[in-house]
Amino acid sequence: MFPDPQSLARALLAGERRALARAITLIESTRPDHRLAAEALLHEVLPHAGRSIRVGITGVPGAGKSTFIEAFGLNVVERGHRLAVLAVDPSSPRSGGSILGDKTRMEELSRDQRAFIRPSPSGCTLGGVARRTREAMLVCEAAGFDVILVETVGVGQSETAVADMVDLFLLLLVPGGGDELQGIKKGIVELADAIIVNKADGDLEAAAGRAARDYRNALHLLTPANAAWMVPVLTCSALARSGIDQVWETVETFGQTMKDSGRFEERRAEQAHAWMWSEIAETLLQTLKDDPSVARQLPDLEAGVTRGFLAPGAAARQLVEAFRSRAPSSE
Ligand SMILES: Nc1nc2c(ncn2[C@@H]2O[C@H](COP(=O)(O)OP(=O)(O)OP(=O)(O)O)[C@@H](O)[C@H]2O)c(=O)[nH]1
Repeated sequence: MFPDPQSLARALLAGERRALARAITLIESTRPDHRLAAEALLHEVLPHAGRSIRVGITGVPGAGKSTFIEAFGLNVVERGHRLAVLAVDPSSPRSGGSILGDKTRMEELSRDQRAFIRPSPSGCTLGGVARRTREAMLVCEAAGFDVILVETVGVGQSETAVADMVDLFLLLLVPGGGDELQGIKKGIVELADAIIVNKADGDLEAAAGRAARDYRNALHLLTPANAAWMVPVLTCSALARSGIDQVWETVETFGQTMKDSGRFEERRAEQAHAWMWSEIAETLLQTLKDDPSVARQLPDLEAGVTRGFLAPGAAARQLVEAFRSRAPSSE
């Protein structure tokens, strides 16, 4: 049972941790009545959201993301911030292999009262997972968390989804290979506002320095996504917790640079606008799929398309027509 959205919002704004966890559970619920309550809750808290820096992070497998988030997170809370760590991982259900599902990998941070760690919601589509993470971000902000870290495991389009909901995006890499940006999808590099070469310690320290130089050179060949920002390449050791200050300073400098140019607010406005449209697309599509007359025609039309005797465009138009002609009577 959930308390009513107004009481939940009050408890949330008062900083009650339990209220935050419940609010996110409510947001993640797919029950229609819960969805309405979640919307009411978001309406209450929205004026108190947004006062944060939203940081996305991705990395190649084994780059040390969990170790890095732990080191970075502890550094940030020691500075007096409150940090929420969220995840977009459509590949694994909550109980599965989600990076944040296993909090023992971030043992110190997960015990810290100044931090809040929430695994990826389980959901079938990336869109659904992304929507819930965005909403979770807003309630975390309303609860007073001023640094939001959204991590993604780098499956399919999840990086783009995360980049579209954060202020800056970090890409975590490892030394070795000496193969410049090989093996990393170019599109992901282009999303990055800062590149961090982790594991710059012990035997790997020199290699990390070399890798950073290689990445810097490779970046020159790419068109910068942002004219006001040169993507820096840093090195750090999440294990030895060195170089982490520089990562945080980069986050702060980026935030300030974007605010000074007006780009920070502009980008958030664009993101909110795009989010609205993706909600429209998702809601419309679901409404269409749920429509009985569409459902009746769908199997035949799908069969026609897959067997190649019906053009996909014509099938789509027929379905939309069926939906439109039914819509008024269902009001
Ligand atoms: N030498 C060194 N090893 C590190 C560092 N950070 C992480 N590692 C090691 O790298 C391995 C992977 O670290 P994780 O933090 O689990 O990495 P991850 O990217 O979350 O792992 P995936 O599950 O593969 O995504 C572990 O054995 C870590 O101990 C570092 O700064 N230096």
